[in-house]
Amino acid sequence: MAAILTVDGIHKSFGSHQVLRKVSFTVEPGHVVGLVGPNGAGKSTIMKIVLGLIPYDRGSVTIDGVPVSITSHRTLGRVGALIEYPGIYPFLTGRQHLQLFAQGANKKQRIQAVVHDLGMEKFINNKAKRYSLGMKQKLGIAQAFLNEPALVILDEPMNGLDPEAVKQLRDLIRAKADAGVSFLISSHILSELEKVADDVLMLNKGLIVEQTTMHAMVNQGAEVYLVRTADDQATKQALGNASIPIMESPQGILINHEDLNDVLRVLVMSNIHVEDIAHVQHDLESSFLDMINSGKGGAVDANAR
Ligand SMILES: Nc1ncnc2c1ncn2[C@@H]1O[C@H](COP(=O)(O)OP(=O)(O)OP(=O)(O)O)[C@@H](O)[C@H]1O
Repeated sequence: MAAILTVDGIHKSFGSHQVLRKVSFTVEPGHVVGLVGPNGAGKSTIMKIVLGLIPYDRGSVTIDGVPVSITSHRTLGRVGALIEYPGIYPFLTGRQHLQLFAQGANKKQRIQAVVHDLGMEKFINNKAKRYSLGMKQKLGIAQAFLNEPALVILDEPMNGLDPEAVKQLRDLIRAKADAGVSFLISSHILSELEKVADDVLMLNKGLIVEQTTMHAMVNQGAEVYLVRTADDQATKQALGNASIPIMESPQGILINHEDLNDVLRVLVMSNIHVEDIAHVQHDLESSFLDMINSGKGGAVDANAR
């Protein structure tokens, strides 16, 4: 099936500051794509470009095959978005906001549905000036979902939400994705997207440094064991002699899952007493930091200029 969103070779500078370098990716129908990167990586800039809100220097953006730019917004009627802060009118109620933004048939039913899906019943008839940060965030998310878009773009949607609201939002995103809606969702916390994203784009300093599935990302971090022995020095030497790769950590020696049998064989044959072998919980944030710190993130791709 053709991608709903195609971003191809986007470059963007603010004055002399280049903030995006040759950014390319696609969002397929029914897929949830997580855009992850540290503060200032360029996530919001990508989203604003996709929404035709700011110009870009080079490359192309198409939604449903139709180009999007600051002067071409034709397909944006199929897109729902929450970028940075939700636009709130303090003297309107939440429901009045939704009535204002609803378009097309069955407005009342659609408003009811989104209010229910996001658990907004208790405050939807109060004026927005009395809303907490999380309530405002929910109202912004509700607006993004309201007109049954084919593509939803959410910039840091978990900001300000309590754990119950995060779960409601995750469930809603997954249900909509199963029904064919596509998502581009940013976060600076990779684990926030763990349960919801199908694909992950890692952005650092304006470059996409990794593009993978969330499944591969989670498993990449999961395949590690921590080995504790009576003699770490002898262990390192024996495994080194057997050409088995190890990583050292403050907790002990880390080995890859696929080397476990070989490691045990070598340690037994070397008479090294094994005290403990533990499966190390995957840690998405450290995989992310490793990626960022590996040099990939800071380097300017030679082809990117
Ligand atoms: N209007 C602007 N003028 C000048 N520089 C800008 C502008 N908007 C963004 N930038 C710069 O572009 C870079 C990317 O910003 P962007 O907001 O896209 O990052 P981000 O990944 O969304 O960060 P955060 O997680 O903090 O929201 C930053 O260095 C930022 O200072």
